[in-house]
Amino acid sequence: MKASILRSVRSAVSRSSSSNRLLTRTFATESVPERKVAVLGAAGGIGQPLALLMKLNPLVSKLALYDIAGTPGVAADVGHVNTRSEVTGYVGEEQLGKALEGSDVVIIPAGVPRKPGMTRDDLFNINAGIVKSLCTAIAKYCPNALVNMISNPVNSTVPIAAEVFKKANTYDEKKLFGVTTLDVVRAKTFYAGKANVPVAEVNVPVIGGHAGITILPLFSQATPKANLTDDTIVALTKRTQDGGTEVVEAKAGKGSATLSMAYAGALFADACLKGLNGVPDVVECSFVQSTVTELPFFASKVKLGKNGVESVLDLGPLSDFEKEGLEKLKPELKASIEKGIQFANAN
Ligand SMILES: NC(=O)C1=CN([C@@H]2O[C@H](COP(=O)(O)OP(=O)(O)OC[C@H]3O[C@@H](n4cnc5c(N)ncnc54)[C@H](O)[C@@H]3O)[C@@H](O)[C@H]2O)C=CC1
Ligand SMILES: O=C([O-])CC(=O)C(=O)O
Repeated sequence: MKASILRSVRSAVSRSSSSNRLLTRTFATESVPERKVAVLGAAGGIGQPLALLMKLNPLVSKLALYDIAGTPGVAADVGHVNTRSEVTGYVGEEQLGKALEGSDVVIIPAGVPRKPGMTRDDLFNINAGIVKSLCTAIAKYCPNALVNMISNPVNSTVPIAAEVFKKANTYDEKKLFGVTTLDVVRAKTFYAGKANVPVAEVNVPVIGGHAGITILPLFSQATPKANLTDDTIVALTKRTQDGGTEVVEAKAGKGSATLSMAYAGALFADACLKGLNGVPDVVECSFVQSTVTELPFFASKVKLGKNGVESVLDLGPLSDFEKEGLEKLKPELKASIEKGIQFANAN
């Protein structure tokens, strides 16, 4: 979003307490499009802070908060924040259609989180069904929305969503995203610490998938450049791959990453909204339908545009260590993708 538009949005937001009509008029004349964002699982550990962060985003005009319980309270709370979007809570399956109708972006953090000792794949049995039913409703009520899938195991839930949309004849590969932004956020934080560079300037692509060794940070492409030893790169890679587990263990049975995930989810949704609004050169890593490897879905840098994915970027040059990591991750990622596809077609 251009700085001038952002400034006028901010000033419009600050005037909004006195008149909502003024706000609407200001946006109409400044041509910041109306955008509806729905969060499914909005009363959860990720859902609540994500709802707040989306309420702070001036690109959002309507915020729909859906969950099986608890959303009236979350919506009443977040709705008092004096920013642009109108917030509505929806609770229970009979209100899901209304929550989804007219959505431009649907963010899905619905489902159970890990406890210590579990892998993300251990969540499959519960979360696969949740994602399937939510995506069936998306196909019915907002088939053109961009879908940001957070629910784990992302390596399987994204293929499940694709199959559900294919069956409903609404599948558009440009509009389905597995949210892997937290891997990038972690890689940036850990790299900045070791390289001793300002974290705000750091960029690190993370490719592959979103579980264990399928998460492959490309520190050879990290900027600003730093002269790190091979041992440091190996340790940084492992810490990024195990970042989720580090949080699960520290929370000791009280769930997995929620706050950093809400931040990452809000960053990715903001990038999607910017792309929809025609902001040029919006690039984020995401797990999408892909031909950059032989696998049907793969996370890599993606350029976002008015229709979602504008292009999936090449991986760029890989170090020998990264090439090895890429070959190692493929069998696991392939199996997780196939598990999702099989589930969607068998149930
Ligand atoms: N992609 C990523 O990088 C990350 C993904 N996750 C995943 O996000 C998911 C959610 O995590 P948390 O928010 O910590 O869990 P949580 O248990 O705190 O919240 C989940 C919410 O989903 C709701 N829910 C359950 N079934 C639903 C349905 N059918 N429709 C709508 N809502 C439903 C629950 O009521 C609950 O409010 C987990 O699967 C977790 O593994 C977590 C962190 C990072
Ligand atoms: O580790 C988990 O279960 C949650 C997650 O995906 C992450 O934090 O990256």
